[in-house]
Amino acid sequence: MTTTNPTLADLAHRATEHLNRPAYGHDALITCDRLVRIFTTDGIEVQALQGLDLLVREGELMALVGASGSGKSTLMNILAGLDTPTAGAARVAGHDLLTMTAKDRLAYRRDTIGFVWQQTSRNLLPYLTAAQNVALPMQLTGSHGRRSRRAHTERALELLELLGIAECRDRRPHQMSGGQQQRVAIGAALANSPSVLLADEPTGELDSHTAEQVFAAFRTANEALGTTIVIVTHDQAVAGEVRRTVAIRDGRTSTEVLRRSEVDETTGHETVVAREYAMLDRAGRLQLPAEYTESLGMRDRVALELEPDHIAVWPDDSDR
Ligand SMILES: Nc1ncnc2c1ncn2[C@@H]1O[C@H](COP(=O)(O)OP(=O)(O)OP(=O)(O)O)[C@@H](O)[C@H]1O
Repeated sequence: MTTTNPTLADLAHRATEHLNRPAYGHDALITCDRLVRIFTTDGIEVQALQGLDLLVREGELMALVGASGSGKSTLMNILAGLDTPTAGAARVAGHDLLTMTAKDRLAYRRDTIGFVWQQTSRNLLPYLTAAQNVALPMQLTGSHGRRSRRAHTERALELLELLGIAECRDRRPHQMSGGQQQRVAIGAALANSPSVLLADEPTGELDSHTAEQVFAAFRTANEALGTTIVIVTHDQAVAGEVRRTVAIRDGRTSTEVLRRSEVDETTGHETVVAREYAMLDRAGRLQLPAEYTESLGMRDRVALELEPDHIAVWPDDSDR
C-alpha cells in the first residue's frame, strides 16, 4: 500500500536522496549544461547556442555534425577557451570555462587543450620543420636549455613516428602534402599531452583517401595515448568511423548515433551496428528528428501514450 501522506521521516529521506544523487556530468571530462551563446551585432541578436547539453567521457573519440550555422564552431571555440559562453555551465577537465581568469585561460589553452584547425596553413609555422613545429609548444611551456631541448626533439620525433610521418621530420610545411601537414598539426596539438584534442573540420580541405589517413592518425592518438578527441566534421566517412556521433541542430544537441561491433557467433564475422538516439534533457524535452516528424505530418501538437516499455508519439488526433 502506498502512503499519500508522507511522514516527516519520509520527506527527510527524499531530501537526502536528492542531495546524494550525483551531479549532472560528475564523471564526464567535458560537461556542457544548458550552454547559451548569444552574439549581438548592430543590435541584432543571434542565439548560436540555445541551451546545449553535452557530456564527453575521458578517452572518447567522437564526432560533432550539424548543418552550417548550427553552432558547431561556436561550441568548439568555447571548449578551446577562445570564447566565453553567455550563460549555462561548461567544464573541461575540472576547469570552469565561465569563471576562469585571463591567466587561467592562457594556461588552459596551453596545457589542457590541443587544437587542429581546418586550414592546414593555420596549424603550422611555415619556416619551421615538422619536428620543430611539434617541439615548439613544449618549448613555449617547458624549461629551456640544451637538455630539455634534446628531450623536446626526442618527444617530437616519437610523435611523428606514432602518427606515421617520421620521414617528414626535416621538411617545412610547403614540402609536405596537405594530409602530412595535418598529421604534423596533430603532433603539435598533442605535444603538451593535452586532456582534450579538439579539431574543427580537420579533413575539410583533403580528398577522401588523404582524409582517411588523417583520421587514422586521430584514432592512433586516441588509442595509443588515451587522448579524448572531439572532431567537428561534414565528412560522412569520418562520422561513420567513430563510435559516437552527436548532431547539433539550432544550437542544441539533437540526436546521437552510437555504433558498436557485433560478432556473429556462427560465422565469426564482425559487423558494426548503428543506432540513433535522441537527447532527453533534464526538463524532459526531446527533439524529434525533422525527417520523422515531417514524414508523419507532425507539428505543433502530438498525442502521447505511455506504454509498458516505451512512449508512443502520434500525430494530433484531437479534431477527429
Ligand atoms: N562572432 C560572431 N558574431 C555574430 N554571429 C556569429 C558569430 N559567430 C557565429 N555567429 C552566428 O552563430 C551561428 C552559429 O555559427 P557557427 O559558426 O557556430 O556554426 P557552424 O555550425 O560552425 O557552421 P559551419 O558549419 O558553417 O562552420 C550562426 O548563425 C552564425 O552566423
